[in-house]
Amino acid sequence: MASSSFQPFYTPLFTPTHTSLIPFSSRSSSSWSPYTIRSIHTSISLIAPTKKVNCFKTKASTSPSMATKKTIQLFDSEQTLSVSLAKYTADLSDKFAQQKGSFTVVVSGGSLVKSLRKLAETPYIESIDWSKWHMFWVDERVVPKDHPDSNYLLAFDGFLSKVPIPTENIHAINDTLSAEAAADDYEAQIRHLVKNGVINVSETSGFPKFDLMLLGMGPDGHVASLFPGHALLEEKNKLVTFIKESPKPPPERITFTFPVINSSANIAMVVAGAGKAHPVHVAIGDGQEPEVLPVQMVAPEGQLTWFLDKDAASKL
Ligand SMILES: O=C(O)[C@H](O)[C@@H](O)[C@H](O)[C@H](O)COP(=O)(O)O
Repeated sequence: MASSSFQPFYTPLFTPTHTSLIPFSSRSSSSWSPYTIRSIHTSISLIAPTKKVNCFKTKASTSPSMATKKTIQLFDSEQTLSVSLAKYTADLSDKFAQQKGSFTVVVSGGSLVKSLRKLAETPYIESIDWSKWHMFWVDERVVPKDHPDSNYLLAFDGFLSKVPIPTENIHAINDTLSAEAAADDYEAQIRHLVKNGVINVSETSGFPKFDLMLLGMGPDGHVASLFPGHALLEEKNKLVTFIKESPKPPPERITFTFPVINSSANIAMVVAGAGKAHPVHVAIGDGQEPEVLPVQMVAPEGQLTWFLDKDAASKL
């Protein structure tokens, strides 16, 4: 791969004592061009036991695993990021559809949904077995489904209306209920699908184990509707909970909890734009914050893959 403008990002990311760097061009995929994806593929088998991670473990022991496999992919633009995200998602779809006959996908709101657009194009629109997909939301605003703030509406307009996922496999919140009741109802929906064998269960945590979570991150380091310093970060029993005073409007939301998020088989953290550079620096570089950011608590049992554009990675 020709050297690219990303070269300066490589070395500061991690020290060679706990990382191995694999040039992206060594990946065997005929559809991935080293020119469109000028990035590195960094794998670490264990998060470095830095002070930050120790602090996280003592402050919030909601992570079931210190053995998260972490991959960081850097892209020269959100456009090339979205191409790679589609291939990553399609590969997982094939794997889980074959292995377990279903593919359980959880999405956030925000700009993530736009980054899924390539899945609705050739070759994936034809090649993915959409009948196996089951869609969920990691968080939802407590508004009617046709409200402009609805994450369901966002996903419908940007993705679901363009792909043939069976309607009965789209698991949205009940928008006629209060925040409390909607959270309980969504938890019951999930438990039902665990019973039916659609959603796996983690042998480690006993919580539902979704096949893939596609998550965005806010400029303050929040994920789902789990905000910095909020008591919900400590929730250890519920699958789904609610917040009535979200610092990001609208105030009333329901959200998956960390035990569920961190029981996932795969999490993609999809982050683009300079406004996210600081929390990215804190989460995967050597940036500092007095408090542990929610994004630093994302540590799934399985694989964590960061998809970053160059602006989001600009402080690494
Ligand atoms: O409903 C929400 O508000 C989201 O699920 C939230 O967690 C979102 O993913 C981040 O705030 C990132 O949003 P942006 O990518 O738009 O900044």
